Order: sequence, then C-alpha cells, then structure tokens
Amino acid sequence: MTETRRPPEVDRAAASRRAVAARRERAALKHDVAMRVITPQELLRRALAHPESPAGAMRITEYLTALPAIGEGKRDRILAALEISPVKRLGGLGARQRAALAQWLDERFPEPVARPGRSRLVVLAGPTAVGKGTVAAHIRDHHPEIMLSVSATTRPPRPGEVDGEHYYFVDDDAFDRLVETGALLEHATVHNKYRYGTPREPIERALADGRSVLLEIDLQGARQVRAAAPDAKLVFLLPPSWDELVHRLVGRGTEGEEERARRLRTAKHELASQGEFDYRVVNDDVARAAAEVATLAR
Ligand SMILES: Nc1nc2c(ncn2[C@@H]2O[C@H](COP(=O)(O)OP(=O)(O)O)[C@@H](O)[C@H]2O)c(=O)[nH]1
Ligand SMILES: Nc1ncnc2c1ncn2[C@@H]1O[C@H](COP(=O)(O)OP(=O)(O)O)[C@@H](O)[C@H]1O
Repeated sequence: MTETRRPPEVDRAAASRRAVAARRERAALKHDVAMRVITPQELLRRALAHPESPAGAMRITEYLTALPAIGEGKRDRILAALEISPVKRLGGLGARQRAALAQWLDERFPEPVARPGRSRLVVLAGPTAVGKGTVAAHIRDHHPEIMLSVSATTRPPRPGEVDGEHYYFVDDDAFDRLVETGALLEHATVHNKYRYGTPREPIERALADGRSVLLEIDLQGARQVRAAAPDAKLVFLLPPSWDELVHRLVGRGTEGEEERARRLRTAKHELASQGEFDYRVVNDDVARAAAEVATLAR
C-alpha cells in the first residue's frame, strides 16, 4: 500500500489557518461579553463544557480584561485573590478555581434571577433588529391564547399595515389626548422620532379575564411598565452574538447607514440595561424563542 504524504508546509499552512480562525472566534466571544450579549458566566460555562473550543482555550487574563470595567491592574489583583495563575486557560481551571471564579462573577456581575409567581403581563423588549417584531408575530400566529397588545403611534402606516391590527395610527393631537386622559399605560418617543404608547383598557380587561398579555415595546416603555405594574414580567430578547445583531439590522434593509450606526449605539446602552429584566431569552431560532416567551407568559 502506498501512502501519500502531504508535504509539511501544507500541514503548517492548515494549522496556521486554524490558529487564525480560533483567534478570530476568541476575539468575537470577548466582544460579545464586552457588549453584554453574553454574560461572563455563560462564556465560562461554554469554556468548561468544551475545553477544546475557542472559549476553553481562552487565557484567564484575556477573559478577565474582556469583562466590563476590568483593566490589567484589577485583573492581576483578582487573579491573586482567587489564587489562579495568569497562564491558566479557562478550559483548564481546576475545581476549586472554577468555584472561586464563579462565586466572584456572581457577586460582581449578578445574572437576572427568575421571579416566578408574577402577573401575566409580559413585556418583550430588546435592542434594535434583535427580532422583537418577528418573535411577537410568531406568538400572535401560534399562541392565540396570548393577547398581543396593539399600540397607538404617530408614525404613518407602512404599506400593508392595517389600522387597529398592527397599530392604531393617530396624529399628534389625538396622541396628546390619549396621554392627557390617562388612556396609556406607558408611552415614549422611540428612535427620536415618533411617539408610541400602550392602551391601558384592553390590557386590564384581558388580565381580568385571566388571559396573558404581551407588550412588544422599547426599553423606556418597559421601565414605565415596571413602575406602573411592578408584577409584570420583563423579558429581554438577546441576539446570539453582536455580529448577528449587526447582520440582522443590515439584512432587514430598512435603515440607511447613518441610522443603523445610531441604532447600534442605542443597542449598546440597551444591552447594558438587561439586568433590569426578569428573564433573558436568546433569539437564535424564532420558533424556539417564541415558545420560551409563551411559556413565560403562562
Ligand atoms: N414604549 C413603546 N414602544 C413601542 C410601542 N410600540 C412599539 N414600540 C417600539 O417602537 C419601536 C419601533 O417600532 P416600529 O415603528 O414598528 O418600527 P421597527 O421596529 O423599525 O419595525 C420598536 O422598538 C418597538 O418596540 C409602545 O406602545 N410603547
Ligand atoms: N431568529 C432569527 N434568525 C434569523 N433572522 C431573524 C431572527 N429573528 C428575526 N430575524 C430577522 O432579523 C431582522 C430584524 O427583525 P425584527 O423583528 O424586525 O427586529 P426588531 O423588531 O427587534 O427591530 C428581520 O429581517 C428578521 O427577519
């Protein structure tokens, strides 16, 4: 049997391509943590579950400096306190080191804790283009038991949008009257442009009938609902990664470059506020994410 052997330079080239790809993937993961698309705990869980993956191969030093507000000085003090050597990789941490790091992370970056037994009023918010509208539409089509609130807006209808179904399209004066008469549970100017608000009465009626209600609104609205109805469940929809969020925004093709850049800057701030929410749902697959939100609405 003749064995065909590849020249060593071919193997070297392949190895170097793999190294570059792994480095790129590690950089993307660090960016996701820095942008708060994934929590530090999530990255650690991935590293420990797959020590051979790019997450597992990440040095503890790289990991710590990717965390919000951790510079090199703080990093070294943390490593000393946790008794972890700076040359360690995440996938190679010992049991005691994992436990110490996990405890430190939970104190420093607490993950939202599910708060069961809350009302059936569910707020779905999240950064631009994460898929809030898509997930809400899927819930409307597949979970008729959940009432999807129809907002009032001063934005003009887009082709195909039906008054009373997608939105109640009103002018500025009519919107003012809704605000003055207290007809809105919350309202806000979104993307610096048009006003949007949630009619209070249909929600109160549905909740009184024992139905679940879903509001797909922006972060300012979510905060007002929290203040007005502290028992509401606040759900934050997350993209699988920052790159995927950008990809969806570009792919939707509804904004020009300048508006996209502005929305992404807002998205960064919105992602940083996810700790105010009770639940986080990753919109990796629309049907799966919608099912998760529908379950929370029960
Ligand atoms: N506060 C608040 N935000 C809303 C309401 N209805 C829709 N929004 C938000 O307004 C934003 C713009 O929605 P829309 O005009 O449908 O445009 P698109 O998101 O670019 O398709 C989205 O972030 C919605 O979540 C509402 O009643 N109150
Ligand atoms: N799970 C998903 N996977 C891939 N693409 C998605 C997913 N969810 C939504 N999208 C796409 O992302 C874009 C933004 O979704 P959209 O519902 O308009 O976002 P939002 O309402 O949060 O601004 C749309 O083009 C939509 O088709």
